[in-house]
Amino acid sequence: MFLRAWPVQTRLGGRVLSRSWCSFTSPTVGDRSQRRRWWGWRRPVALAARRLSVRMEFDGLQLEAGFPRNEPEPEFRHEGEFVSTTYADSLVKPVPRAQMPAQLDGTALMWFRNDLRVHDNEALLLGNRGTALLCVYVFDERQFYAKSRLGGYPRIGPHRAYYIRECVEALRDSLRAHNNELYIEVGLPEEVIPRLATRYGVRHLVFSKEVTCEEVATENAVVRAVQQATAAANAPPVQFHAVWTSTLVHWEDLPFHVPNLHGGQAPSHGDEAQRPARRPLPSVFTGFRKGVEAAADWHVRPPLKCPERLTLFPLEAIEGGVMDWAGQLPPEYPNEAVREWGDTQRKLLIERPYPDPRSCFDFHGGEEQALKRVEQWIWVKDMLPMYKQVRDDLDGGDSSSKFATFLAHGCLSPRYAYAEVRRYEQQNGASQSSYWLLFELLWRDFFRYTALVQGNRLFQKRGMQFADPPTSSAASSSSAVIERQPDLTPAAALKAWCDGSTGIPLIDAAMRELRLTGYTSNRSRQIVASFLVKDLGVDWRLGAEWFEAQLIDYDPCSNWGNWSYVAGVGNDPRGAYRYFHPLKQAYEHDNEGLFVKGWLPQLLWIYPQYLHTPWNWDEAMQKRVGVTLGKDYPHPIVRLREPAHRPKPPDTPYLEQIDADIGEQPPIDLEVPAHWVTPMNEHLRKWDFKPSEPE
Ligand SMILES: Cc1cc2nc3c(=O)[nH]c(=O)nc-3n(C[C@H](O)[C@H](O)[C@H](O)COP(=O)(O)OP(=O)(O)OC[C@H]3O[C@@H](n4cnc5c(N)ncnc54)[C@H](O)[C@@H]3O)c2cc1C
Repeated sequence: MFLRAWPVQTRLGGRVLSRSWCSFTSPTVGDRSQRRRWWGWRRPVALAARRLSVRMEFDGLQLEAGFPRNEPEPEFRHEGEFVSTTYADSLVKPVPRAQMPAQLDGTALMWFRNDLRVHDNEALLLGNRGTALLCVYVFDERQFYAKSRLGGYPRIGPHRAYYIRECVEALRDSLRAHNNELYIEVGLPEEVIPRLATRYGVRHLVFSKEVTCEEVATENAVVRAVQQATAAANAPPVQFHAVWTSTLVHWEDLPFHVPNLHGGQAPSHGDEAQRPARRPLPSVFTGFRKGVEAAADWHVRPPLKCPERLTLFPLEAIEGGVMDWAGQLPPEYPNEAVREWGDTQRKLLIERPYPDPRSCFDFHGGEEQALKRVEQWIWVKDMLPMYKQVRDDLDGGDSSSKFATFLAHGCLSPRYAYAEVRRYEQQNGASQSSYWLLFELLWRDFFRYTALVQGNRLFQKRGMQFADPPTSSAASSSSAVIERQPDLTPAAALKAWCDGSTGIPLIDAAMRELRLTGYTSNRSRQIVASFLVKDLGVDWRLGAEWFEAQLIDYDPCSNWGNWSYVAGVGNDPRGAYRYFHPLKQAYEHDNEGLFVKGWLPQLLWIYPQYLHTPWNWDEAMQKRVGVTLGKDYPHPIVRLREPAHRPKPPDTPYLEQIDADIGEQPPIDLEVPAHWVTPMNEHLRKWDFKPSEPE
């Protein structure tokens, strides 16, 4: 049994009467169900904690009490008015389908956010019921210029920035093909939208509902600003409609009760009274999946079609010439161009990232690309039958669907993907493998609904479990680290991890892939995240922030949900005990070292059986293969224990072949290869990289 201190507040009618630090946890089980708290002990322990820091151990019991070791838990991700918002604070809640008005009286403004598509977009269809439809997208300056709170990384790195630009461009094309237009502006949504609403006499504002704090805060700011602007202009009030467009299973069809969603709202179909009572949302995925699949009335709604012609764009806007720059995207800067900031400093310039030829996939944003990918991957390449077997590969354009990049920005509707999988199964038969894609899409839903329920705990260090993640001084008990560089600080460890220079080849290869392409496979993400948290003991939120900057498919719910899961503070029943041994993973997934050598070409001649363990490269070997540790490749920052089992290394002839090759050729040029030094890289190096000391 283990008694740990953490903040406890005694409240009466909203007033905090006392603050103290206490609780009980069992250290041997990360499982929340086995965790116990005895609040009755609060007072005596609080008294003790106020006076002294205690740590006692008797009869197998450990008792620890004291003031918190670190800075107080930062509660929120944003300063100023954006603090403390959660889904519960939403000024506008999603409308059940049955209650959506059949007709909207007057002009509707459709504010596009992470729903950049015309297919299966219920918000767009609702907006289309207005007498005129004005479609708007705002490049939110707050996101594009901001830095992350802990690490100071750009919130949107170059890969995602460019990808979003492509998505918006494609949306504009789709809308034009449907007789409409997209009004695009760079600024703050709460400034742009009220201005447009008053100028065009907008009566209805329609948007897709988001669930996380910043997104909800932005929504609320827009709603308030529109109300104020219309009141100031003596215009009729605007009606607000939030529509649920992002998940596979619509919230109305969930067999679970989600606070703030189901409270008192009528279902869109069937009779609520005849439904089995909704259970609370399970805290683990298996419960969620089984519940959803078993629910008698569970179904995924068929995707909605966009009419060929959308309601006309307000004519007076075109005639008056006010919208002469509608559809203008932020300037694109090809990487060959010399950037001249000058007067345009405040303007959003989006740099086209260097297309690294090693990228597993040619990522391009937009609805058309998304639909093409579904068609190609499911139907042309016929990948569904083998998806389950190959989805854990570290590399490969088709080993996984790559739908996430489209889903994250709403270029693809999950219901459309689902319908295509079902159609495939009807024609070719269902299999475990085809089902697995739906299984994975349910993970995405699970993280979204969990984020909605958990609120800002998603972003907090101790997460939803309110548990202590490992620290550098007390790294995870399952860690394979047997030796650390003596002067390794958490900040240095973090920097090496971000740069892909930890000296652990598999970690470095994955981190370089991420940085150069904006993507890395699910398995790589799990391995590098586990390494950062469980082996280096760095605050997991810094890793999540780095991923947020880098990932093209960044989605707050999936990213922070997965990170807290790997860190053992999320909704993983194995909690702190889930661990990805980097060497074991390397032997299992890259035994021949092809993935590593692709991203670390200077290691080309290292024999596969030594590749993953640089501490075994003696001087003779380094000389032979032309790699000097500390010069051509960094010294490993940690040394790892070998896993119990190691698969057979590649056959000897392969090694003999390498020997023969080296004999014939001069050692390769170990300068950083030319394609590594790209304008994008230089740009990344200019980032104000000042990670704060996490511990
Ligand atoms: C530390 C970490 C951070 C992550 N951050 C993100 C993120 O910001 N955005 C994101 O979409 N995914 C994230 N994932 C989940 C997963 O890695 C990606 O969804 C997946 O790699 C995307 O590639 P794909 O579309 O080819 O996946 P596929 O294997 O083809 O999966 C199909 C779809 O299922 C969903 N999915 C699959 N696995 C997961 C998962 N673990 N969690 C949630 N949804 C899943 C995705 O929507 C994906 O497109 C993260 C995973 C980890 C371990």
